[in-house]
Parts: sequence; structure tokens; C-alpha cells
Amino acid sequence: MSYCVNPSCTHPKNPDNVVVCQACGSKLLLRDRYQVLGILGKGGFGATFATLDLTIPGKPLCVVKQLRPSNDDPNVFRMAKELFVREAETLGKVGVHPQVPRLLDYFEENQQFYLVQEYIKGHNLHQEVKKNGPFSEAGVKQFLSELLPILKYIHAQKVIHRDIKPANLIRRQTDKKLVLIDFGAVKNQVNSVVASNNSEHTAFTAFAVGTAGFAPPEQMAMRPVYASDVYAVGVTCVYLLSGKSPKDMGIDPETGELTWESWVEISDSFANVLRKMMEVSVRHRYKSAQEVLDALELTDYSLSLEQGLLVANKGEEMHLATQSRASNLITKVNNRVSNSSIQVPRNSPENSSINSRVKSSQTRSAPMNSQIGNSSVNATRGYMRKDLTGVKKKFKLNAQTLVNSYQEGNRNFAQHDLKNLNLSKAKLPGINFYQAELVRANLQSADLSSADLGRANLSGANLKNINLTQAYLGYSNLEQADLRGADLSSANLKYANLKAANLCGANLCDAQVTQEQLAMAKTNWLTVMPSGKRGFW
Ligand SMILES: Nc1ncnc2c1ncn2[C@@H]1O[C@H](COP(=O)(O)OP(=O)(O)OP(=O)(O)O)[C@@H](O)[C@H]1O
Repeated sequence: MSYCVNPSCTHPKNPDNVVVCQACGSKLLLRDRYQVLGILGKGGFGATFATLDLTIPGKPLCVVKQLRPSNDDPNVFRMAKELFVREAETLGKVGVHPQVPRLLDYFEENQQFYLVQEYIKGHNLHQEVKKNGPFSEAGVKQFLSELLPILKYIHAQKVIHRDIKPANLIRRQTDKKLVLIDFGAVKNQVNSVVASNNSEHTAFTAFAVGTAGFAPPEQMAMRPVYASDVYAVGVTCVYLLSGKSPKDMGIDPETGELTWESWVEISDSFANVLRKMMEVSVRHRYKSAQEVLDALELTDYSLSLEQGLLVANKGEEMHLATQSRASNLITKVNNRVSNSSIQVPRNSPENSSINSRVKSSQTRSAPMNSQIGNSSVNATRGYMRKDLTGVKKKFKLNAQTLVNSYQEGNRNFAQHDLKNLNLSKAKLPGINFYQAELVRANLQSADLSSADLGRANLSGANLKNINLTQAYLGYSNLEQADLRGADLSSANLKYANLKAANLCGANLCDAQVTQEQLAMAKTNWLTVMPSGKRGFW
């Protein structure tokens, strides 16, 4: 099919072989090279089309954005054109980032402006949530750790995106990376010049800036700043956590804030970060993506300190004075439990068992050392049993008890002492081994995909042919671990210690790991590097 881009054409669909539109007589090939296949979207400023570039071998699919400065004044048109060219050049620079569509071309034809972009195949996050349900807290933190560096990059290029929302974040099919699309900069520049020259007040409202609910007040008042994107990222997180659009949530009539907190279940520390991202006043909001990244690092640190406190009790009778603080911490740690499977959506079978467990343990305000039932492992306290003298103690799990407990639905084995355990070939996807002691454990050929191994000690462990896809291994100790043939694709290895780890033949495609970390480890030509290439960075 050949689609006519003339906005007033009544029958834009034409057969493949015609050169002019059968209904309105407009030329069908844009710039004599782009064959329009159909319309992807339409707004007040113009429309977006899927096209084929006929001049390139293989005729790749691309996206053409049409911008219509609907004003007859030639001066206004000239100004709009100058801004269009300037902004398109800026977008050309931004498009150098691998997680932003490349700007392939821009031109003017029939008093309309066109931007040609790389087509990104995949589903956007709005579709992902509709299909799989809301994300867990860890899933959203993972999302932030991917999006915020992109935001940092575009802000460094002096570009404000102005329309960050789940529908504008596509999970690219080829490498599962997030791609930020639909930069509002160009259309806003073109339209604001038209709007500012239009005497009618309604013209301003016709050029809505960003998306209501996601855009902060200063942006709606046509004064966007870098922190406006931070606000939109905050609202996007709330959507990912709740599956609810901001328009379906209330607004506090006194403060103008979105009343989102009753829709999500997250740790207090993460809620504090989101609250500051969505501050109505720019003065009190994080000013930059880096500030949010810094706050998230601190959040993780304080969470692990809290968990460290729990371990310090080591299962002995707890001092009364610490009990109220501990029950507070239980709630926080439980929140972490509910988020232990990084990319598993909340309503998946795995997570529903975690959530129901967490909810029931939250309603019990039992002291830390109360006896636990048949399930053997408590979500926060580990494996507790009365010894011969009647004193409750924390016992070391053996492989069988752990696997049985996992099969009963328990996922939280954070901070457990699992040294030397033989778990080879065990199927434990989504398990929480946060800060667990797994020194010299045998996990050969086990399935630990999407597991939380943050700060776990895996030194000297046998991890040959293990499945660690999408696992979180941030700050873990993998010194001298045998990772030959391990699948670490899309794993997060931020700050993991890889000293003398054997990664020969391992798959690190899309893993978050630096060149410096890998330099400490042993790799060979069979190792698939994060770039997807064997043996090369
Ligand atoms: N580079 C791209 N690759 C793949 N799909 C894209 C790309 N750019 C836009 N799209 C898709 O095209 C559709 C229309 O895009 P458009 O920018 O017009 O979005 P919109 O959200 O409908 O409008 P608005 O810009 O007013 O928010 C959307 O579904 C979007 O996901």
C-alpha cells in the first residue's frame, strides 16, 4: 500500500504501484524515496507514519514524523522553519545514543516539515504492563537504572524530552534494551512560535505540551526545565508499579500533588525518592537524573543496613526495646521480599505467592523469633527451630530443605548461610539470595534466572553453565568463581567483584558490567561480551 500524507485527503489508501494519490492527486513518494505504508498516530501538530526507504538496499522500515505549522503568516513559517532545522540538528546529536532512535533525515516538502527516524521494533512499557501486570519495586529500580543514564545523556546535550511516559519507552525486540522515543522538542519549538504569533488565546491550548498527568505544572505552563523530565519519570514509575494512569488517580486539592501512594506497595526509602521526583515545586524536586541515581544508591545502602541489623540478632531472643523498630524493619524487608524477582510482574503466579505470603506476615505483628509453621523458612527470619533446651535458633539450611521450601512457594533466602551447599541443577528462578553466604557452593547448571544475588558472597563457587539471565548481582563477590559457560545475559553485575573469576565461554550479552571489572576476570574468545560479540568488548 502507498498512503497519502496530505492531511486533507479523504481516501489516503492507494495501491502499491501508483505514484500520485488517486483521491487528491498528491505525490505519494516523500522526497522521491520514502514510501508511506500507513499512519501510526495523529496529533494536533501532525502525524506519524511507517515508511520504507526505497533508496537503501533491503528497503528498511523507518518512521516519518510530519509537522504542520498551521499558520499562513510567512514570517511565522520562516521562524518555525529555522527552529525546526536547529532542533532537528540537536536531535541528530541526541540520536547518537544507542537507546534513542537515530535521526536519519529531515526535510521540508509542501510547507510541511518531516523528520525521518529509525523504526524501533518492540512493545512499549504501557503495552508491557497491560500484558504482564505491574512491575515489582526491584523491577522499577532496574528500569530507573536503565532510563536515568539515557536522560543524563540527553540533558547533557541540552535537550528536554518533554514527553516521557510508558508509551514512549519501547523495549527493543532485538536486544531487550529500553529505547526512548518521541522527543517533543521539535514539535514544541515549531508550535510555540506559531502559538506565540497567534492572537487567539485558544491557540495555546491547541498545542498541548507533553501528556497531561505525566507533565509537571511548570511544563504545562510552557516553562519546561530539565527537572520536568524527572517528574515525568516519577509518574512513569508509579504507572509501572500500579498499572494505573495518573488520570485515574486523584490530585490533592491543597498541594496539587498526585495521590499515588495508596496504589503502590513499596519500601519507605523508595517512596521517599519517588515523592521527591514528583515534587510539584521544582525547587524541592531532584534537579537532575544524576541526583536521582545518587538517591537510589543511598536507598539500597540504607536497606542493606536495615537488613544487616536483622541478621545481627542471629535468631537469638530479641531485646524488647528493639522490637518495635524491628517490626518496622520487617515491613521494609518484606517489601524487598515482594520485589525479589526482578523482572517478574506482580500478578504472575510466582509473585502472587510471594505477595500473599508477605501480606499475611505483615498482618502478624509477631516478634522476630516466634515459631514458624511447616513452611520451614520465614520470609524475614530464616530457618528457625527450638533446640533441645527450648531456645529458638537459626539453623543452616541443607540443599533439600531449601529446594523443598522453594517448591512450597518461599522465595526469600536473603542473608542465609549456604556455604558449600550442593544445589547443582536446582531450578530456582526468581529466588532471593540477597547477601547470602554462598562461598564455594555448587550451583553448576542451576537455574537462577531473575534471582536477586545482590551483595551475595559467591567466592570460589562452582557456577559452571548456570542460568543467571536477568539476575541482579550488584555488589556481589564472585572472586575465583567458576562461571565457565554461564548465561549472564542481561544480568546486572554493577560493582560485582570479578577478580580471578573464570568467564571463559560465558554469555554476557547486555549484562551491566564494565570493562574494568572484566579486566580482572578470565575471559576467552568464546566469551560473549555485553556488546553481543564474542571475545571483544
Ligand atoms: N521511532 C519509532 N519506532 C517505532 N515506533 C514509533 C517510533 N516513533 C513513534 N512510534 C510509534 O508511533 C505511534 C505514534 O507516534 P506519535 O509520536 O505520533 O505518538 P503519540 O504518542 O500518539 O502522539 P504524541 O506525540 O502527541 O504523544 C506510537 O504508537 C509510537 O509508539
